[in-house]
Amino acid sequence: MSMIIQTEQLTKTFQKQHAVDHINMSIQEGEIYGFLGPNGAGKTTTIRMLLGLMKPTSGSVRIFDKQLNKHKLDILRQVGSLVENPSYYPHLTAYENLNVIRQLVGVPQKRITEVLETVRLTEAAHRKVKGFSLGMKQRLGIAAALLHKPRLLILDEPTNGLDPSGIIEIRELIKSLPKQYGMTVLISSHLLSEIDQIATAVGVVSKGKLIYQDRMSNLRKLAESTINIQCSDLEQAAIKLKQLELAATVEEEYISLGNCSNRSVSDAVSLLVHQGHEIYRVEERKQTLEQIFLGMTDGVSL
Ligand SMILES: Nc1ncnc2c1ncn2[C@@H]1O[C@H](COP(=O)(O)OP(=O)(O)OP(=O)(O)O)[C@@H](O)[C@H]1O
Repeated sequence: MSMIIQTEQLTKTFQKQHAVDHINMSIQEGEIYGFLGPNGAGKTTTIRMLLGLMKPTSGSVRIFDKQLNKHKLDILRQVGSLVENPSYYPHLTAYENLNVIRQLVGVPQKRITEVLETVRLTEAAHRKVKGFSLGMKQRLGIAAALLHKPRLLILDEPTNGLDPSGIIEIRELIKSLPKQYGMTVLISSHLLSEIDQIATAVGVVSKGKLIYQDRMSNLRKLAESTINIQCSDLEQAAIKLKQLELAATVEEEYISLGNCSNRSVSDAVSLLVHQGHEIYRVEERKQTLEQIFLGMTDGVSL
């Protein structure tokens, strides 16, 4: 699978402050890459550099395996983006607004109908944009970004300010793009739950630094699990479990066993039963993604 975005030591400094600090970002083809970080972490600044809207202080950007500063037009012709709230002609319809952009990017008129369908705005096509909800305006923004069939779509906080149903609509739309059109998507957000539901890969940025980057499936594997056993006479039970060389700690109402195999759980339960303890509950608790990220970002919640 080929690399769609690769940055090397990408840095942007404003008045001696590193807004983006030596970031090495890698995004593979077909991924939905969630670019996650608290407000002010450096997401928008990074995205502006990826789109050639801002010059890096140092470092470089490669997109489609080409150097951005040398092949800017060629690259950007294959990139669609939605950065900040898009502006429209309010007194024109959705169709008419897209027609203006279509003429600029030079694609046939039938693309308007296609993209309106993709973002589920077909029925609202001939309504004036001034009556659109924020969610409909965001979808129209995505439709505009899709007109020229980009290989890469970059969306900066596309669900900001939307109500729950607007968020679900945008989420489902974005999820469908790699499958339907083979597109790669970069989406930024300060909401972990959003990235968790949408992304196949993730990069976490905090204070300008990329502190974690991997596939979502690997991130989930980081979640440590513990087995909690509620039984009679906890103190005695914990002493007996030491025979099995399991790290057992006594909490208020249960014994907690660190990451252990199915075999160890089965041995522990059977030992306790044979020693006359009553078992009330055996539960697995996993660290949540929230807890993993709090650990990564020095307690700054996402
Ligand atoms: N043009 C600028 N001049 C000076 N400082 C800037 C400029 N643009 C951004 N910054 C600073 O750079 C840091 C990163 O900002 P950036 O907008 O990239 O963060 P973000 O992660 O996108 O946050 P948000 O979600 O709030 O937009 C912030 O401290 C911000 O104040």
